[in-house]
Amino acid sequence: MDYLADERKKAEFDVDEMKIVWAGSRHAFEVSDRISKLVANDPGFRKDTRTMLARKELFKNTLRKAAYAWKRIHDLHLSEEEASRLRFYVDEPAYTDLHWGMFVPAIKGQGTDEQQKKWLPLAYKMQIIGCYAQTELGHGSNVQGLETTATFDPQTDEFVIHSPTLTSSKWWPGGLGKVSTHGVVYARLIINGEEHGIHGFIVQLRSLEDHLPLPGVTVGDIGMKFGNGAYNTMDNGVLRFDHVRIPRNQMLMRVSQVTRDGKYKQSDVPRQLVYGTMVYVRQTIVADASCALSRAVTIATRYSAVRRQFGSQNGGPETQVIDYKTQQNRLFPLLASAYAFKFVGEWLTWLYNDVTQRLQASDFSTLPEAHACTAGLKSLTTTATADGIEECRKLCGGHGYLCSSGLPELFAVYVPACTYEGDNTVLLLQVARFLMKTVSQLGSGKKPLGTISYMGKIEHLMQSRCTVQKAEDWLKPSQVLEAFEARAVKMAVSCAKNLSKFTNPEEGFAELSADLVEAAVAHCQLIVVSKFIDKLQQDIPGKGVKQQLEALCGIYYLYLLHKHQGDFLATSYLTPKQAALANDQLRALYTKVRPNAVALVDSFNYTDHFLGSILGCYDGNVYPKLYDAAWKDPLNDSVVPEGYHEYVRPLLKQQLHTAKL
Ligand SMILES: CCCCCCCC/C=C\CCCCCCC/C=C/C(=O)SCCNC(=O)CCNC(=O)[C@H](O)C(C)(C)COP(=O)(O)OP(=O)(O)OC[C@H]1O[C@@H](n2cnc3c(N)ncnc32)[C@H](O)[C@@H]1OP(=O)(O)O
Ligand SMILES: Cc1cc2nc3c(=O)[nH]c(=O)nc-3n(C[C@H](O)[C@H](O)[C@H](O)COP(=O)(O)OP(=O)(O)OC[C@H]3O[C@@H](n4cnc5c(N)ncnc54)[C@H](O)[C@@H]3O)c2cc1C
Repeated sequence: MDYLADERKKAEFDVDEMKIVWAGSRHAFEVSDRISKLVANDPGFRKDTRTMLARKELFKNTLRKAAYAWKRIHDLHLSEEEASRLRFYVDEPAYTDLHWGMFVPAIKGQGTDEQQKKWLPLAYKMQIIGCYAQTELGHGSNVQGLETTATFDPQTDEFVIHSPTLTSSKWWPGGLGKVSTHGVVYARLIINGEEHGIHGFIVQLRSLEDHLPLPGVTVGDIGMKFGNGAYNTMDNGVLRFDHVRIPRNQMLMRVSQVTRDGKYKQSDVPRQLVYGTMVYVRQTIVADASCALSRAVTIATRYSAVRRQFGSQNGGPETQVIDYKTQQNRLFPLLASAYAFKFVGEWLTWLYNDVTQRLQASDFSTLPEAHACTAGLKSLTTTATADGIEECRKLCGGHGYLCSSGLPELFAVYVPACTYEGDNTVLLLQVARFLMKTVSQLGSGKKPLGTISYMGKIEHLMQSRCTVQKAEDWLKPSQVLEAFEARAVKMAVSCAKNLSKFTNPEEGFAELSADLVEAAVAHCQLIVVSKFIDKLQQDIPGKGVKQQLEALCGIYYLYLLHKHQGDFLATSYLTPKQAALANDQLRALYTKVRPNAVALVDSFNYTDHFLGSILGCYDGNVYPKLYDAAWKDPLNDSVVPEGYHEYVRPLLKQQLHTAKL
C-alpha cells in the first residue's frame, strides 16, 4: 500500500519530466535509473547492517564490495559513465574513491605524456592502486608548509623521499592506510641544497607480491573516525619515509622538470597547476552536494507528510507535520537549495571543462576565477549541505536520531566535506583575496569578466535602490539579481576600504578576515542565485515543471534574503518594508510548493536501497518498518542481555541487601 498516494495525487507538474531536469538529460536519467535499480536489486550490495559492524568486519566488507563492484563492471561491460554511477549507488566510501577521484586525475593533470602512458594503463586496470598523499600531521591547509622532502641525488639519478620530523608524517590520505600500493606524494623538492617548493611524486608504497610495505616505508591506518559505519569504511592512513629512493622520472613533470644534470626548469604553465587536482575534486564535491542534500530532504519530506501531531478535530486525523509553517520554513529552503546546488554544480562542471580546454591552448586567463569559484562554491555548498542534513534529522523528531532513519550516517559521512579538499573558512579567504584583487583593479581599465562582471557596474550598484513596492515584485529576476549584486559589491568595497587603512596589507587581511569571509559568502550566494535564474531562462518542457522550479528559485533567494536581512539593510539597498514584503512572498511560495513537495522529492528518483532510510521509504509505511527493525537489532537477539548475570544481577542483589539496612 502506498501511504503517500494522496500526496502524489496532489502534484501539479509532470514528475517524469522533472526527473530528467534533475538528472541533467534524458540519457543521464536512463543510465542512473538503470544502474540504481541494478545495485538495489543485488544482495551483494546490501548495506543495512553497516552501522552495527565492528571496524575490522566493516572494512573487510567494504573490500568485498569494491571487488564485487569491479567484477560487475567488467562482467556487464559497463561504460566509464555507468561504472561511475554504479560506484555512486553502491554508496560506501572506499579506497576506490581516491584511486579514481584523485590518484588518476593527479597523474592526468600533472604528469607528462610519457608518464601518463606509463602509469595510467596500470591504474585503469587496477594493477596498481593509488592514493593522494598530501596532508601531513603538522600541515593540511598550508600546503607550502609541508615538510616531507624529495632530495635529488645526481649520482644515482634518483629522488630521496624522507620524513624528517614527526609532523612530516603523511596523515589522512584515504586508501593509504591498508590498501594503496602507490601514492602521489607531495614533497618539498631540494636540488643541490636549494629548495624549489612543493611537487608531486609517484611513490610505490607496498609490494605488488605480498602487499608488505617496501623498505623504508612505514604505513598504517589512523584509527576510528566520527560515527558508526560512515567514513570508517575508508582506510585514512599515516605514512613515513626513511630515505626511500625513486627514479627521477617519477616526479610529475608537466608543470616543472628536473633534468638529468639536476637543473630545475619551469614550464610556461602557472605553478598553481600543482594544485590542479584539488580544483578538479572541489568541482566534483559541488556537483555532489545536491545529491547528499536531496537525499536528506527526501527522507524529511516523506516523513513529514506521514507524521501527524496535534490538531485533530471531531475525531478526525491529526495535522501532518509538513503543514506547519515552521516545518515548511525549515524544510522547503533545503528542498530549494538541493535544486539550486544541482544547477550551480552543472554550471561549475561547464566552467571547469572550459578552463581545462583553455589551459591546453595555453590560455591561463580564467584560472584565478576557476580557483575562486571552485573554492567558494565548495565551501558554500558543503556547509549548507552538512547543516541541512542535520536539520533534516531534527525535522524527523526523535525517530531521526535512530540509525535506521539513515540520517545520522549520512551526516557523519558528509560532514568532513567541510574540511577535506580545503577547510571551508580557508577556502572562503581565497575567494576574499580574489575579490579584493578585483576591487583594487577596477580603476585600471581591466574589465571584470564572468562571475565578477557585476563589479563592472560598481557605480550604478553603489547608488541604486530597490524599487519593490509589493510582494510579487520580488518574483522579478532582474530585481533579485540587482539586490544580490548590490549587497555583494557593497560588502566587498567596504572590506577594501577598511583594508586600505592598514599600512601592511597582510596584517589588515588577517585583522578583517571575519568580514572578508562574509563578503566572500555574499559573492558565492550571488553566483548560486544567478545560475538558478539562468537555468530558468532555458526551454524547460513538461507540464508545470518550469513553474515549480520558479517557485523553488524564489524560495532559495528569498530565504537567503530573509536570513541575511542585516547585510541587505546595512548596505541601504533595501528598506525594512521591502524586506518584510520579501518575507510575505516567501510564505506565499511555501503554500504554492506544499502540494508538490512529495512529488518534488520523488523527482530525485532515489531507490529505497540508496536512501537507506525507513523514514524516507517510497511507500511511507514507516511505523511497521520501524517496529520490525527494532526487533532485528542484535541487542534483541536474546531476551536477557549478555552481561546481565555478571553486572546487573549482583547489583540488584546488593540493592536488596542495602534496603534491608
Ligand atoms: C553513506 C554514504 C553517503 C555518501 C555521501 C557522498 C559524499 C561524497 C562527496 C564527494 C565525493 C568526493 C570524494 C572526496 C574524497 C575526499 C578526499 C579528500 C582529499 C583531500 O582532502 S586532499 C588534500 C586537500 N588539501 C587542501 O585542499 C589544502 C587546502 N590548501 C590550499 O589549497 C592552499 O594551500 C591554499 C590555496 C589555501 C593556499 O595556498 P598558498 O599558500 O600556496 O597560496 P597563496 O599564497 O594563498 O596563493 C598563491 C596564489 O595561488 C592562487 N591559488 C591558490 N590555490 C590555487 C589553485 N588551487 N588553483 C589556482 N590558483 C590557486 C592564489 O589565488 C594566489 O593567487 P594570486 O597570487 O593572489 O593571484
Ligand atoms: C575524512 C577526511 C579525508 C581526507 N582525505 C585526504 C586525502 O585523501 N589526502 C590528503 O592529502 N588529505 C586528506 N584529508 C586532509 C584534509 O585535506 C585536511 O584536513 C584539510 O585540508 C584541512 O587541513 P587541516 O587539517 O590542516 O586543518 P587546519 O588548517 O589545521 O584547520 C584548523 C582550524 O584552523 C583554521 N585555519 C587554518 N588556517 C587558517 C587561516 N589561514 N586563516 C584562518 N583560519 C585558519 C581552520 O579554519 C580550522 O578552523 C582528509 C581529511 C578528512 C577529514
